[in-house]
Amino acid sequence: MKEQLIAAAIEARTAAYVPYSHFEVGAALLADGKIYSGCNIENASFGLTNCAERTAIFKAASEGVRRIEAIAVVADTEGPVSPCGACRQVIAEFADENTRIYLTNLHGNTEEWTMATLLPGYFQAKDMDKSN
Ligand SMILES: O=c1ccn([C@H]2C[C@H](O)[C@@H](CO)O2)c(=O)[nH]1
Ligand SMILES: [Zn+2]
Repeated sequence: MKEQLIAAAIEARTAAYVPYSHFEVGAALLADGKIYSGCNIENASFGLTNCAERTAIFKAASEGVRRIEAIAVVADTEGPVSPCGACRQVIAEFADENTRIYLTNLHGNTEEWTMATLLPGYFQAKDMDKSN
């Protein structure tokens, strides 16, 4: 499944809309037995850019997915791609401690992460409690 997810991320990356950065990213996740993939989509108003990870996650969430089993992210980087902070937080929303996070590149340098290492102390629902 790991290789299948990475292959799906590489395929999704080919649709990246990146006229400004020319930095193509692909992501694919496994949830509820299905693969959802996405690419980064830039905008002339740069801040409106959507990263590949969030494209894939929002596609999945909009179809009812609430837990990600595994997610792969790929870019043409020297080492494994490093997701931005916003995506790390968005992954956290639908991940748990068993979610496998594969960060890789086109050369096959793959690292396996978990949420605990990807974004320690990420904001979560319980942080909204007033009694802690
Ligand atoms: O993990 C990442 C990091 C960056 N980007 C995109 C955003 C923008 O289109 C381009 C350069 O930041 O890469 C992603 O899609 N995912
Ligand atoms: Zn991002």
